[in-house]
Amino acid sequence: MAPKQLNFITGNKNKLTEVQAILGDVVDLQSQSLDLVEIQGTIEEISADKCRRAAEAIKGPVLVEDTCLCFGALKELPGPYIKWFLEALGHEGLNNLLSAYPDKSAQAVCTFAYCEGPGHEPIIFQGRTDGKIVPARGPPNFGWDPIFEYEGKTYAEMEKVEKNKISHRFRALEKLKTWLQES
Ligand SMILES: O=c1nc[nH]c2c1ncn2[C@H]1C[C@H](O)[C@@H](COP(=O)(O)OP(=O)(O)OP(=O)(O)O)O1
Ligand SMILES: [Mg+2]
Repeated sequence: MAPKQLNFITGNKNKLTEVQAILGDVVDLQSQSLDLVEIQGTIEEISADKCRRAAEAIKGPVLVEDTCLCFGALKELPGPYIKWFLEALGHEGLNNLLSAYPDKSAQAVCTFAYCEGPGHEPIIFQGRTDGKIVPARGPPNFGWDPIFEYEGKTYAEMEKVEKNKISHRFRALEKLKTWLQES
């Protein structure tokens, strides 16, 4: 059964701001900040595992999200490890990773997992947006936004409302909303 309230567990304030903006008043959104252990594995395995850990920590229903940035030339890496690549290499270093390849394509992937509580199987909602990796443009407010270009603009150059209409996160939340409305 779909819940009336969602408790979004994240340590990332920018994610929370976007989720609040996109879900608006369709959902009663609560949030708690927890730094959850993230395993290695497929995108879906990582999100499902993160969700189980959050449900156990909170002892109740939770929503979590994991974001990946997949480079076409690098066979989808860094993928779920983008956080550590970004921290270590920065925007310029991420661009340099692709300097040996003509293919600069990248896909932003957002995977939400919802679980009713400890012992329950997580349900997955995923959204993807295709773009390319470019030298940084726009304010460096959120992660790799300045180097991910979609239709001529980097995420960082877009107004928030604009990003929230085409982003990987928006597309995943559309699926979550449909599920909430249908069940
Ligand atoms: O729309 C986005 N635009 C630009 N950068 C983004 C976006 N969404 C996540 N990011 C960054 C944050 C982190 O460096 C990595 C994902 O890692 P990820 O584990 O999902 O995020 P996190 O650890 O910051 O928060 P959480 O506590 O929800 O796991 O990509
Ligand atoms: Mg994380």
